[in-house]
Amino acid sequence: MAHLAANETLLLTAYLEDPTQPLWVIKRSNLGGRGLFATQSIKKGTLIFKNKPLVVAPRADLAGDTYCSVCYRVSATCSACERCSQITCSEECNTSVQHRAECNFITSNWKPQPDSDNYSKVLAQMQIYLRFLLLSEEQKLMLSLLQNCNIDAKFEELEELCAKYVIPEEQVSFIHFIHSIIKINSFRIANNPQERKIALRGLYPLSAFLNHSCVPNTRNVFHRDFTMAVYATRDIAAGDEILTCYTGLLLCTPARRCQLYKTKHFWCKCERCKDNTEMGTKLSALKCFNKECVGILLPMSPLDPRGEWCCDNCATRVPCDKISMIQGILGSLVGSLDLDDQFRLEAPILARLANFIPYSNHIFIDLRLRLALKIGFTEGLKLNELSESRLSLKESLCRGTLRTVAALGVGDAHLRGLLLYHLHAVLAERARRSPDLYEEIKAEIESTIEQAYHILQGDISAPPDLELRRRYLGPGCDKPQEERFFILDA
Ligand SMILES: C[S@@+](CC[C@H](N)C(=O)[O-])C[C@H]1O[C@@H](n2cnc3c(N)ncnc32)[C@H](O)[C@@H]1O
Repeated sequence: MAHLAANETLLLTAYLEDPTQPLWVIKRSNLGGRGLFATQSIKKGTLIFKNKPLVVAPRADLAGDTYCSVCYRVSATCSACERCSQITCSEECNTSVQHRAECNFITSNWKPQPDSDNYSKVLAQMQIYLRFLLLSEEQKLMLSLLQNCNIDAKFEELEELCAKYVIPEEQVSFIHFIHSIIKINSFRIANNPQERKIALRGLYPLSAFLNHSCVPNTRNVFHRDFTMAVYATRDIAAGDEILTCYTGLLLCTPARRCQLYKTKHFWCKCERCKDNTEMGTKLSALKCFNKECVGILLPMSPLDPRGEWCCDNCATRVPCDKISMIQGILGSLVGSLDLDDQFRLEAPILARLANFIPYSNHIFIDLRLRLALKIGFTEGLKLNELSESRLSLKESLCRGTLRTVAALGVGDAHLRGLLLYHLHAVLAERARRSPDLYEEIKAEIESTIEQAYHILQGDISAPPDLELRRRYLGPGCDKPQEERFFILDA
């Protein structure tokens, strides 16, 4: 591992599941700081590395929900610990080693301010910092290897903590330092929508060296024990940088770049960001302001956030402040949609959106993706209860979004796996309803579940019946046709 001293390397390898013969090396990157590079060619689907977390904890911004600080379940049995006020859901969680350590730390280090109350909420917000404070000196050394940044903005959660407790000065500065480490280096851990658990963040020592690309060549898989595995989503040549994506893959370029600048403090200049059509997907496109024109507006120099936009049909140029104004209106229109209620997306709002944006725009792509994943997967409206037309709608939404993902060139990304799983579910349901159709669509039923399985397997957020579906409806199953569909009735 270049650019790290031998003792630093040792610190890092302690977190790797298999440190022998790594497929990567840490080197200086042209993108910024250090990055991971392939030491040999890596085939699509290969596990590049798997690392254990240094710290896992609930996301501070979700502290409004009442969840257990030990098992992360959102539950009606949650209550505040009598000693420290942290929330736990059961006797078992309250007497766990983890809670005891945190409870002892709080009660012996943080003195409640007089006349304060409601300590639980602020403790929930600060739980991730508490876990960093509890690290050993050797573990804290690990943190000094990671990139941090100067954050000038007010750190409200820390101010709230100091309003409730008297916190030792050295701990306040450590929390400030950790704030920037988390901001730059931590990963959101996917959670399973079926389990009522709070979303988590994790700091992973090797993953923290992964730089970003809007067309990444890896996907992350988070296992139940919170280890994070990084797989190649496409073939990676020896010497190429191994890259992850810090933002949503389907966001348009201005939104991704702004988000990266705000959260990670850099302006991305990757190939996708440079291409105003975003590999032909036109995710940023707005409708031309000239009502008579059928053209679309795209940025003329996408790397310049203050640059003009131009219509691809009538060549009208629009200054960026007008574009920002329209994007603001779009943002508030989308904000007023009830995205959880898929069949009641208010028609007038959608019609207003359609005045400003073509169907290729990322807002419509996102709405279509949400619908594709929800139809047939909500309580009271399962796949077998859907009308034919809803089933067809789900199929076309899945296929359309898969085409966008393919055009972006992101290979076997997590999102592709999810969409293939849902496409498989539609096709299998169709074959169950019309057994005569099975032979005709069998090959696609088998290949979609097989690919989905390889992409999603092992991930906490993977559909619970993924493996069973693959066993019964994937390639190589020797069960008769009627039995294969048994799984859909389960
Ligand atoms: C998680 S760290 C990645 C490792 C980091 N380069 C290092 O040396 O430790 C994230 C930081 O790396 C830099 N970075 C990552 N991807 C980048 C990119 N595509 N362009 C510019 N800087 C990038 C940014 O400073 C970002 O805040």
